[in-house]
Amino acid sequence: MPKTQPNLFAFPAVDDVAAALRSYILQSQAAGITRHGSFKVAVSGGSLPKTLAAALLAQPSSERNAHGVIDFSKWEIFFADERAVPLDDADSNYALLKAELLDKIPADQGKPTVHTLDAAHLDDIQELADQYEHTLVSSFASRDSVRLPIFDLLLLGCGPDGHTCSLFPGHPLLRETSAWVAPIEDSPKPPRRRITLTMPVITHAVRIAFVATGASKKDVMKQIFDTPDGLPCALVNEAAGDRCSWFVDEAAVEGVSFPRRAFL
Ligand SMILES: O=C1O[C@H](COP(=O)(O)O)[C@@H](O)[C@H](O)[C@H]1O
Repeated sequence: MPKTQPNLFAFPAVDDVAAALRSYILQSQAAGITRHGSFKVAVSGGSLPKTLAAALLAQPSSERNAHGVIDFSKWEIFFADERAVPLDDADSNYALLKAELLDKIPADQGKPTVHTLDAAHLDDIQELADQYEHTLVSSFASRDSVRLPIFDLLLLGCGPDGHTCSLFPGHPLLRETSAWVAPIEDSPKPPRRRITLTMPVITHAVRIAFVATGASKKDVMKQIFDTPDGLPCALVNEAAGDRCSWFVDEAAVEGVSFPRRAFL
């Protein structure tokens, strides 16, 4: 079977990116709830939570989409990566998501279940990763019965160096094949101590949505799409093919030759 290509959806402005992302999330939510009664999603930190909040909080409660409305009561939110810091630290991806989105969810949209890291293990990064892996095991079934957890949707960012989650270019963690969640103690981007979903978990998700906006991303986008050379985001594209969709603004893909798809 020929390999499929990722979907590159480009929009004039960030507001348009958010509107399309909302529609894509609604489709993914409906598919997850049909499959197993809940919506299991993992989210990144960085610039993503802001765009995600614009996508999800803009929904008027009266809106009806072909795929229903956002129902956070069915959501299980995990972190695609997290920094080994207290949950109220300025560097915490959870703290960021809480400030941008979780604290602003209107009561009539339901309350998500949010799986944070276990802050009791901040001193032991391996234990922190193992505990988070146990959290996945409890939600997705035991490691004996499933080889890998299958997220309904991953909402990922792309760093200007092509990293995603806390998987950095050229880092040995890119070759991890056994753990679901791995520790990293030498992240090139501070803070150095983090935990991250591993590549096999990422590439087994039902759907993967990258969100990249702004001109600061255009050089790396050219590399990822036009001259793929092993950057972490390009590896996800290669392994996931058309299960992988990119929601970007025009500024982020200026000069990129890879063909855009129309978002329907
Ligand atoms: O350190 C991180 O960076 C990436 C990319 O962030 P962005 O601000 O360039 O969008 C993010 O996806 C990841 O979750 C975070 O820990």
